Amino acid sequence: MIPMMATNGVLNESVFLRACRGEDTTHTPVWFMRQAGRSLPEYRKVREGIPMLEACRTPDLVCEITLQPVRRHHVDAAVFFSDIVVPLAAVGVDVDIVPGTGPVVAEPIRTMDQVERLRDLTPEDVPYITEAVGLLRRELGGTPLIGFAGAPFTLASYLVEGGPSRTHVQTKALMYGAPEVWHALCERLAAITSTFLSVQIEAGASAVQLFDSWAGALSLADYESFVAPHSRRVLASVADRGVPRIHFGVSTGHLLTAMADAGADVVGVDWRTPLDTAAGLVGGRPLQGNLDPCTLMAPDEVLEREVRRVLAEGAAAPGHVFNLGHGVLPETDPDALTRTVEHVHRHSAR
Ligand SMILES: Cc1c2[nH]c(c1CCC(=O)O)Cc1[nH]c(c(CCC(=O)O)c1C)Cc1[nH]c(c(CCC(=O)O)c1C)Cc1[nH]c(c(C)c1CCC(=O)O)C2
Repeated sequence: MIPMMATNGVLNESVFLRACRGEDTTHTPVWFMRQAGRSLPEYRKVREGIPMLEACRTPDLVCEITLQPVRRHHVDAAVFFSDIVVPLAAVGVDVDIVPGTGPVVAEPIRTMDQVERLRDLTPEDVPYITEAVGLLRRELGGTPLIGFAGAPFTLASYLVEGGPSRTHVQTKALMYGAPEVWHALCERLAAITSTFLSVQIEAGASAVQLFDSWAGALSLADYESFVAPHSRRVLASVADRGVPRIHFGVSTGHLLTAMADAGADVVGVDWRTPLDTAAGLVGGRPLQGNLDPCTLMAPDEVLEREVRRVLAEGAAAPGHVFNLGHGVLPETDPDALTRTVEHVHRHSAR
């Protein structure tokens, strides 16, 4: 009992959680979206011959892969190794993650009949998540674990399109052409997502990130009417759990105020919007971001200069969690990530 409480105290005072609450920190915390994954040779080695979704259902493997970037780069937070489609597969959607492509859904969902067959997620559907988070909580000590889920729009885009899409044309066609089907689908997805986040928090996640990666494809008006109510439901469902809620999307410069208003504690920003501009749009909330992932391919002096620029712009917010503007690209040299952590820690030391 006492060691557990001591650990919780240490965790609660971690630089990552302090920054998420907008409190002073000794340095700016840093982690990377997709820090666990293909940029690491030790990841490719343990994943060899194991399909992605099977890996996500194997707690020992999830634990090892989640820990790899923490050991190697000394990041200030771990992000749970899983995928946004894991809860969909858990409720029986025929979905696979195809290497080099992404999630592929066998039967795209476009009718009310299909929506009504999408059942709710219960914690009993994902015992491997509870087990993996529990293992990680013991291994991570004072390092916070970030749980996550896909937001209703981003999940719906895979379900409606049947796979990744550049234009989201089928998704928008459903939204405009059959709004009652669209809203019914998003309501079910919001319920699934809320349960998926709750399971991770219950098992010991210290923060959660809601990924609405593709929301930037929408106008502000469409985001407000077709998407925000559903994301708001998800974020509200975990509001009283005492963990910061990070809300992130790509190309969302025009949506940052709406995404903050949907119920975020911290707003994730991609590299297109400078953090000092973003700070003025999110109602005094802490920010996360936003180094262009391609900067990791640049010479070290350019990388260091860009890190300093992002830190300077991030100082405009009451709290700053350093991250990339989107996930680590698979071709990234892992040493560039380690150097980025060093640059962030050195240049933000107070
Ligand atoms: C849109 C989205 C997906 N998955 C996710 C999102 C939202 C974040 C974002 O915007 O990138 C979320 C995700 N997926 C994965 C994580 C793990 C945690 C992390 O390190 O950030 C997270 C947070 C592992 C993964 N998810 C996936 C991999 C690659 C699987 C492999 O190793 O083959 C990993 C490590 C597969 C995946 N899954 C998805 C895509 C587009 C892909 C890439 C397909 C490919 O290019 O091969 C859907």
